[in-house]
Amino acid sequence: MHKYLGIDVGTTGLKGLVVSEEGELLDSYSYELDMKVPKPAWAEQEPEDWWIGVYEILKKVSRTHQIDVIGFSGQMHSLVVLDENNEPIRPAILWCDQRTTPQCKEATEAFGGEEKVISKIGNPFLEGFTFPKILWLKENEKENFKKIKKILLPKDYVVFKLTGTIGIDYSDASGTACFNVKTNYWDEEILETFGINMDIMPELYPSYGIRGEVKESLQKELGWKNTKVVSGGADNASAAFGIGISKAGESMVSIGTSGTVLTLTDKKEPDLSGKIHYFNSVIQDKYYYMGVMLSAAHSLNWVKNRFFHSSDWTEIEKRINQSVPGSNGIIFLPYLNGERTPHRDPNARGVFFGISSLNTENDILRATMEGITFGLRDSFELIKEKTEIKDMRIVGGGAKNKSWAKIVATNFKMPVKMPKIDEGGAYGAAMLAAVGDGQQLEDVLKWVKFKEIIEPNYQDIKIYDDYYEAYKNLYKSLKGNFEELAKIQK
Ligand SMILES: Nc1ncnc2c1ncn2[C@@H]1O[C@H](COP(=O)(O)OP(=O)(O)O)[C@@H](O)[C@H]1O
Ligand SMILES: O=C(CO)[C@@H](O)[C@H](O)COP(=O)(O)O
Repeated sequence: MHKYLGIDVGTTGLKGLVVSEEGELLDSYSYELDMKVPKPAWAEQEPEDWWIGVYEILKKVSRTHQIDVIGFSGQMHSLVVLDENNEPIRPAILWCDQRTTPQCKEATEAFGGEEKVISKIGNPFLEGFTFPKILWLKENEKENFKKIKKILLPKDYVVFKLTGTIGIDYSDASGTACFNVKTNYWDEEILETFGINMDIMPELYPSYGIRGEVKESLQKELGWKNTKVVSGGADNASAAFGIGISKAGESMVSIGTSGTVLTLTDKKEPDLSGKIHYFNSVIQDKYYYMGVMLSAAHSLNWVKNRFFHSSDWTEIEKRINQSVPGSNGIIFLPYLNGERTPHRDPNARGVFFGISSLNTENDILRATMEGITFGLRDSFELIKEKTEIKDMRIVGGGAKNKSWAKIVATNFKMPVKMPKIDEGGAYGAAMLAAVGDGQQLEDVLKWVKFKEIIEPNYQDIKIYDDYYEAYKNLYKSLKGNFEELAKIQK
């Protein structure tokens, strides 16, 4: 029996899954990672730490399993810079790092405005994306910039350490903000306009294309034979593939630390308003629209840890059911660390609005979940304007709470399906490995099964519609106040 290893190179940790050639989950491994915050709003990690963690996982896996193909999924957008000896020049600058606001502004202006940028690269220049980080290095770390021979994304660095080959797959390339969505190649004009040498961009590969064998010395050490590696994909694209999303209209809502809503599409048509992202999927000629909330389950954790630290998740679910839809008048804005979709506002902050002396702590808790759901609904509504949403699959830690999944289904006014295996990008990465091993894409997609379908609560639709309108209006009213607060805090 062939076995596959799917590894997700996440921000808070690594996850490794050993999967049989029929898709059965055989074993699971994890490794925690630290994130450095050298200055407020900065976020960095040492590429070597990802490699140390992956190496640890490989050693543990090898005690029980011979692996035939390894696949990767990885945090998107984070920049790794290599020198002429293929050594990292400095720590990686991560997707959640916000230092590049001036570079994004300058680049958008120099390039003739946001619409032109979006029509080429599918997205605006956003703080989190890779290209503005290269520009930041050019302006702020001139010596480091001069040393750059290649740039990579996190999972690609690990693939390099494993195989010695340098490259990137299309799904991660499309998140760099210098990849042209029309030509499916690096955008020469953008690179040239900003004086970035095309040679530093890695070669492009399909996500399930074999990139090479694990280095001989390492295979020997692990006791493996003929272990191959595929390029892998961006974490969101891999996670979607891992729950069987392969046709236009199939969609995912993920309630993890951050929150995402994405829908697969055949359209070569980015969102020119720049509110939702447009990236290549791990499947050739398929793309996806995606909205990203920065603090989804993170907001709930904040409330739980500060005010309900003695409650476990079962009690949290009980408590929200002791309140009512609409949380007896409380609205929560889940913008603890600013927001990406739909506002693109780093100054936005969390708000509990409408508290009266009749409210209980359970109303606060329910309002938190409802506010996060409204944030996801913002992305859902924007995607619906671009394309048809045919089905919805729900994943992430928050989806373990069925009452919350019901609130999501009611707000989206459609059933949400719970996959049997909900392991994020790592399972999708193992599926990519299986395709790289020669299995048919359609057969691998059949691995995905669902354990439950949650229907909307039709009687609550009207009340959620009303509160959702109030939620949207609240941000509009407070936008100026958030700016004022940010100025005072500076
Ligand atoms: N039963 C639950 N009910 C609500 N939220 C939960 C529950 N279990 C976990 N969570 C939330 O999900 C989060 C983890 O989400 P997950 O998708 O596993 O990870 P991450 O996005 O951090 O990689 C936890 O931090 C917690 O806030
Ligand atoms: O920036 C994005 C997508 O645009 C994030 O979704 C990162 O890709 C998240 O990485 P993890 O939190 O899963 O490590």
